[in-house]
Amino acid sequence: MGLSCANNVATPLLDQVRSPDDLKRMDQATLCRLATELRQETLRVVSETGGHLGSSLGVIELTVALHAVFDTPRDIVIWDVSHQSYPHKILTGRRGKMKSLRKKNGLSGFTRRQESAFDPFGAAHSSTSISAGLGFATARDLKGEEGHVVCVIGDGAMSAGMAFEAMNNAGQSGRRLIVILNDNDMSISPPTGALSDHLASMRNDAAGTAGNLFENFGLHYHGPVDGHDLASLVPLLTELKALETGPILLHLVTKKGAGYAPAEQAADRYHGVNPFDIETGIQVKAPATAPSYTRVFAEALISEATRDDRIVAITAAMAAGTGLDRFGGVFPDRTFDVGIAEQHAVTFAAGLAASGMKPFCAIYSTFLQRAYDQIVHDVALQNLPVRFAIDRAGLVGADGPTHAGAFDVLYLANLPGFTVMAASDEAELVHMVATAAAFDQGPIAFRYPRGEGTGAPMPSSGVALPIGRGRMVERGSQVALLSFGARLGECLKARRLLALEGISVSVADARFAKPLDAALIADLVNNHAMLLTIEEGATGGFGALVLHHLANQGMLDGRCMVRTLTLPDHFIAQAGSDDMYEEARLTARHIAAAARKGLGTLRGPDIRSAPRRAGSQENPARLHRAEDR
Ligand SMILES: Cc1ncc(C[n+]2csc(CCOP(=O)(O)OP(=O)(O)O)c2C)c(N)n1
Ligand SMILES: CC(=O)[C@@H](O)[C@H](O)COP(=O)(O)O
Ligand SMILES: [Mg+2]
Repeated sequence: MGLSCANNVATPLLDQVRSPDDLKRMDQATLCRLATELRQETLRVVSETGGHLGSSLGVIELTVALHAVFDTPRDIVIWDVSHQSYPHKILTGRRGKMKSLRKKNGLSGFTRRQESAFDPFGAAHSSTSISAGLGFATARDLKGEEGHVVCVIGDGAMSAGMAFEAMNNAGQSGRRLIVILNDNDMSISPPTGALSDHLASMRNDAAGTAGNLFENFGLHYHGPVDGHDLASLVPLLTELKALETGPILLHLVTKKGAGYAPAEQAADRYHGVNPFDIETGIQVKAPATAPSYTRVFAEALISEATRDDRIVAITAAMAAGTGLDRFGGVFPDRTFDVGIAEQHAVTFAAGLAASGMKPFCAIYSTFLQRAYDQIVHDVALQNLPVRFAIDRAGLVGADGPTHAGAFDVLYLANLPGFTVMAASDEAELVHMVATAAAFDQGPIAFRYPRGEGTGAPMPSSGVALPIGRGRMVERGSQVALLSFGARLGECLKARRLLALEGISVSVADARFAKPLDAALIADLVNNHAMLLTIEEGATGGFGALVLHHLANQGMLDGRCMVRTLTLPDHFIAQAGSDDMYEEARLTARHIAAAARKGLGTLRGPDIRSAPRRAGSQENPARLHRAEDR
């Protein structure tokens, strides 16, 4: 398999492409030159912006061929995950904006319906393309319309249950639908599982004697075909487009990172990169000032697993992202990469727990959403001690709203029997790993953010925390800040800001959203004029639980004003994570402003000089209703 267009002399053909229609006027040699330029342009852009490079480089020829053959946007092309859609963006009128890729107010790193008519379906979580494509095809047929629907799905994404559910449906539907399997024999890490083995046997089986899963699903199989051979790809797609048969599966074999040696040679094929030097491939990265939460988690888990051989770890195709590659290096037999299969990962963990093992399911908050019924039905209902290590809690930056970890506290803490923790720094995370390892009475989760820790002094080993107990971090007398998770540092900064104005602030670290620390909360409401909860999660989470608790205890009686600071009720667009937290109004400045505003709404004598006593009865009429933030 070689790049058929690699040796052409580059000329500024791309400058002439205003829309994919321009490709339809190009002959084969010109399309080849265009592909070469597109690869260079993709490389140039991502070397400056960073992003998902390897997957985009692997579909350069396919992107050119699709836009040359199909009549987009009237024909529908859906990119699965869509982390490989950069060349598609360049050819569909967004070339001039590519330098804003993944930045604030810039182009998304994924397809987005709001961004372009050429993005008929948004994605970022994997394995949705065939389902969505079948929806488009069905609507087309019901409306009596013409047109083609093409779904491009990777071999990694193909491993998910959802892709199989969709093929099961599509195969029987008989509808015209073209599924292009972009098989580069890579997920983020090397792919795992029997499907991957099956694809390998199909790739290596020139005689076509290997069984064919796709045919058995009712899809007409074509392939395997070299996905970089543009000269063959264009006529082949033209031929498939003309077929009146039902669903088709075209099996392309490609190389992740194709045409850029540093990417082709790297273990991760430059799946996701920082800005880099094109000559050397060396990525620019600011030196770390503290270990990442992910690494701290992995090392803490290794330490626990060294002492307890019942501990096992599960990842759904995110071994490097969750740190389980590190764990797997030490405990290969106790590490399970189940592929992009979050639902299965959770129920698999439930089975392990039911057999007396101690499974740690390490899944990003956003991807755990996929497995909600499994969490409810297979874990919570049976009260099984599955440990959920929830990475990427809160806002994550350049990947934007599709990857924000906003909802896990809501959807876990409402489940009977669940224990839910959040780490305020990396040292706390070590203790939470120890807590989860020690806790065998039911499901338990701990969440922690993307990126570096705070530089907190690290314990030599984790100590199990008392369940449902928070901690007072700084004692004050007027305003209480009750933080759940990694905004604790911002709360402490807010305390310093308010101190400059003579406002005395307590700061507490809740540690647990469930069970709540009733004694700590009582202390805070009884001894302060105002209580503010702060969390890196959506409304309905920790703050709502505190309000619920106070209401049920008869403590929401106006003696202490209570306000909740959460993510706002809208999806926050991509930006640097600091900027996203600015927009969410969850920085020290915003926390201080909320405290100030709350205090300002309290009537009567200067409350700053009147710290409240435990159990004191003050007139609720002292309080105005504060308007929403
Ligand atoms: C539900 C879900 N789980 C995990 C991920 C993280 N993820 C993004 S891309 C990817 C690998 C995809 O592999 P493949 O489909 O083969 O595409 P390639 O990168 O090889 O082009 C994974 C695991 C995701 N986006 N969605
Ligand atoms: C496309 C995708 O879902 C992953 O590649 C994701 O972007 C990884 O995110 P992290 O960089 O936070 O691991
Ligand atoms: Mg792949």
